[in-house]
Amino acid sequence: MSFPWLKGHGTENDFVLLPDHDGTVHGELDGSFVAALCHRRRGIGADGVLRVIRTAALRRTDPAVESAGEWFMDYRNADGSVSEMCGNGVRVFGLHLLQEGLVDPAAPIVVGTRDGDKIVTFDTAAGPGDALISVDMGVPHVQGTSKVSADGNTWEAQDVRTGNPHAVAFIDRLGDAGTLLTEPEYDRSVYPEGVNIEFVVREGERHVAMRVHERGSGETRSCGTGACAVAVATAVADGAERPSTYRVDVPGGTVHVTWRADDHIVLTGPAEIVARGTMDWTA
Ligand SMILES: N[C@@H](CCC[C@H](N)C(=O)O)C(=O)O
Repeated sequence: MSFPWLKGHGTENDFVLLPDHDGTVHGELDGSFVAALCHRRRGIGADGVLRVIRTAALRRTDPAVESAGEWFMDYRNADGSVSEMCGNGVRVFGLHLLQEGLVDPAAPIVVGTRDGDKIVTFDTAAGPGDALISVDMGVPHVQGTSKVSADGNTWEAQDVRTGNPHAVAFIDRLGDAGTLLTEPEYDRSVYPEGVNIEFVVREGERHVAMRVHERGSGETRSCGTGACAVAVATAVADGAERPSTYRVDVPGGTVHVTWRADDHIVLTGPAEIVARGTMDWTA
């Protein structure tokens, strides 16, 4: 099988993009194929896969998907599992649609996801390669707390849903979470579908830094939904009035998260497409 691919990232949260506009290239995207593509030694290497497919085409194999938009981000984690949403992925996805001329540059870009439609916008003042790309992530849900443990330490973690599940733990030093080579322990009765776990330190007023262990991908250099969950948990802890904007430093760069007066959260940061090719797949 031969198929086109691209590689992109948002603050070093990296993705293989698979253009499959009419669903004729990959059919029902297979989890083991995704895991092989994402493998850092044997594949292209990535934190996840973004299949670029028309909503109407995806509905033929997955009737549960819905979107008012033409294009759907069919997202998979590095282990091949499906997640509802990817905040950095949807920003990379929007950039790709724009660069390939697949959307009207004068109109808001609507991207279908398993967490509903997301609107992607661009800061056109920035130069090529430096574009800041924002996405309206919708309304977050702040729930209870539970415990997470890593490297022999245990912390209280705030449950925040930003399209997918997050447990946000405030810790003294980012190193206290250890290597994160294995999944931190968490309460499976709270998160039966698994969870993304963020470890956060305060850097200053409206400024935090985080590490993340992502469900299905391990420790990554950034997580957009995670940065949003962190900003929301911090704003709740601060008793911050809305609108409020937090700077969130991740190992791969910096994003900003605004919690608007209408309750929606907006994630803003850089993204770029760095490579493309054709794969002759023999596995
Ligand atoms: N890196 C993503 C989140 C990807 C999905 C996550 N691992 C999950 O399983 O929920 C982001 O930028 O939001």
